[in-house]
Amino acid sequence: MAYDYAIVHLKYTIPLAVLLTGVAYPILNRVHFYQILALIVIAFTATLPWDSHLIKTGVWTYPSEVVIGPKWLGIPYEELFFFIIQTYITSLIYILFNQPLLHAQYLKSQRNAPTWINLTKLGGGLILAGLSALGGYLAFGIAGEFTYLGLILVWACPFALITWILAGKFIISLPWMCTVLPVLLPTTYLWLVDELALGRGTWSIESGTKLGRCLFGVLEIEEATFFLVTNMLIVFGLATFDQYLAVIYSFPHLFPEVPQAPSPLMLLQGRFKGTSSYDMERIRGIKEAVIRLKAKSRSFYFASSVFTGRLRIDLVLLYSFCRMADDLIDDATTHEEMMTWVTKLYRFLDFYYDRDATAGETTRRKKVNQLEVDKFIVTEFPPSAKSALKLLPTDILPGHPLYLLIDGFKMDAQFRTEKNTTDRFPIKEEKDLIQYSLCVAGTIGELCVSLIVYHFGSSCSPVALNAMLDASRQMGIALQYVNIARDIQVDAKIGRVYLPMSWLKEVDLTPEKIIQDPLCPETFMFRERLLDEAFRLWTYARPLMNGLPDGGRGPMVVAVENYMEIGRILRENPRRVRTVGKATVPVSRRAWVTIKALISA
Ligand SMILES: CC(C)=CCC/C(C)=C/CC/C(C)=C/CC/C(C)=C/[C@@H]1[C@@H](COP(=O)(O)OP(=O)(O)O)[C@]1(C)CC/C=C(\C)CC/C=C(\C)CCC=C(C)C
Repeated sequence: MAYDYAIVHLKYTIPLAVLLTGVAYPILNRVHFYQILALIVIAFTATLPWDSHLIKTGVWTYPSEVVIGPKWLGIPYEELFFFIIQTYITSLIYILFNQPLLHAQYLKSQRNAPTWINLTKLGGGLILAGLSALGGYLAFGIAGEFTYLGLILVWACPFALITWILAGKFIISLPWMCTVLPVLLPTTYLWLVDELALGRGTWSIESGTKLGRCLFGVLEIEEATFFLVTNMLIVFGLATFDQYLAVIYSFPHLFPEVPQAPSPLMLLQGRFKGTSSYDMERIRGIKEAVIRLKAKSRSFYFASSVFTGRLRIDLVLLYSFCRMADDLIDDATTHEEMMTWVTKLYRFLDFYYDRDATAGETTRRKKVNQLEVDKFIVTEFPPSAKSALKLLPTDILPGHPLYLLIDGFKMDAQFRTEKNTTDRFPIKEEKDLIQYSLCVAGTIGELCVSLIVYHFGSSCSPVALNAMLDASRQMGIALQYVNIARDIQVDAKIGRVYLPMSWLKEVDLTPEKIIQDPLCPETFMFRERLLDEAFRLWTYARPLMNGLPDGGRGPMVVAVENYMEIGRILRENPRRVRTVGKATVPVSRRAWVTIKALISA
């Protein structure tokens, strides 16, 4: 009895697993847990008989002076533990690299896959089939020194082929960072560990069954191949899960209700939905929404990566709609053009909601003629707006905040009215600033909470919900104040002054003077004032976020905290002015804010 193999675990595998657990902990959720568990069970069950056969036939031995002693089917406990810890380590690396991706974008139907993907899948399939056959021939035909290499190939390649058939196109479509690196990183690490372990004789391959060649040092070709193919199997397995999860999350017409953690039965259903039933227009729209989010907001793009499931998709689609609508107004050159978009946006909402403007109530229409809506979108909006309008989840979102949002954009349009008219600056008093911020941002808070509660909060009481909705509006206002504080100079350049005229009057200023000299000392004083108010609102609303349902709470805190961090940075650098193209919050600081937010929530 000895501890050499156990020491390999204590020195190399367990510390890495602990480190990765610490790093991944803030983003791990129930679905990840089931995914890893399922992979471990599959990997363990698949490796057990194979490894036992290797030991029984004398291909592989563990000198008794390096293991503690207890065995199962001839396999030392240390080796059994290795199956588990390798799967765990590689799974965590895969999850860390894949969390920033919205997998829905990479779904392919039989018809829409580009030729190169079809060809790569076919080529990969043929290679794996060929390697399986070659493995059989080497192990049982030629045998001798080819035995071990053959046994590795004939065992691993058929499993790899199955996952390739199931998810090959999806795997090929994913960025290489998310597939190749999670294979290569743990493989290289295990090669180095093996080099050290073999050098010390922890396990050995019998001389008559191996090629006797080393990749480097004393690392046998067979061992190197073993780690490479097993890590490939783990990554392919996880990607197959992710593909079916993406099907479940992406298509409400196939899966109207999705629990926080889809059951194995649902995953199977995801497998058996033919790709011809995929709504590829929706996938293209989701892709466009992600591109828009990535291009326009670093804070929300970063935050979106910690959301999961269908909530993540709905939030990205909501962002896309808001951004597209805001851009239509901002990019218009005249007041008339701005008002045309405002009117069209109201008309778009009227297809889905019935607004009683006098009573301030909005109800969802029972019947929507989707053909009519589609025709309206195509004829009245530019092609770039189409998917954002079509995919807005109006069946879940309340109508009132959406109309209020457009009311806010209407206030923005006022900045473009004729010069010298009294209406040109709509923010006259502080109450106008509050109303404007409520419209363009308080509404976003309300819409976000509505989505979270719809997806994860069936048990939320009406009283708790009302308190959260009120807090969400206040939090939205806080974020808008940070936005205005950051952009005083940028906004002035386009003729917009959101600082209340009553504030300006206190120091003998006018909006025109701010536009002429946006860097005057007073603007920095007003910035402080806006930020003080933003943090006062934040102090009230932030504790109420703790009442948000699991699954939505942590990620939403990340979104809010990442935005408020802009305010903290401005407070630390009172004279800092936004430079176009430069992030206000550095990536490392965002990462730290994210970790703190996830742990605190
Ligand atoms: C994670 C994710 C994808 C979230 C999406 C959130 C979302 C739908 C944002 C919409 C943003 C948008 C384009 C709105 C149009 C009006 C506007 C410009 C509002 C300003 C946002 C800043 O956007 P911008 O793209 O300009 O940002 P950059 O600085 O350029 O990066 C606003 C400042 C409003 C943002 C307000 C919110 C996200 C609401 C916050 C409140 C909550 C999340 C609710 C918290 C819950 C409780 C219970 C308190």
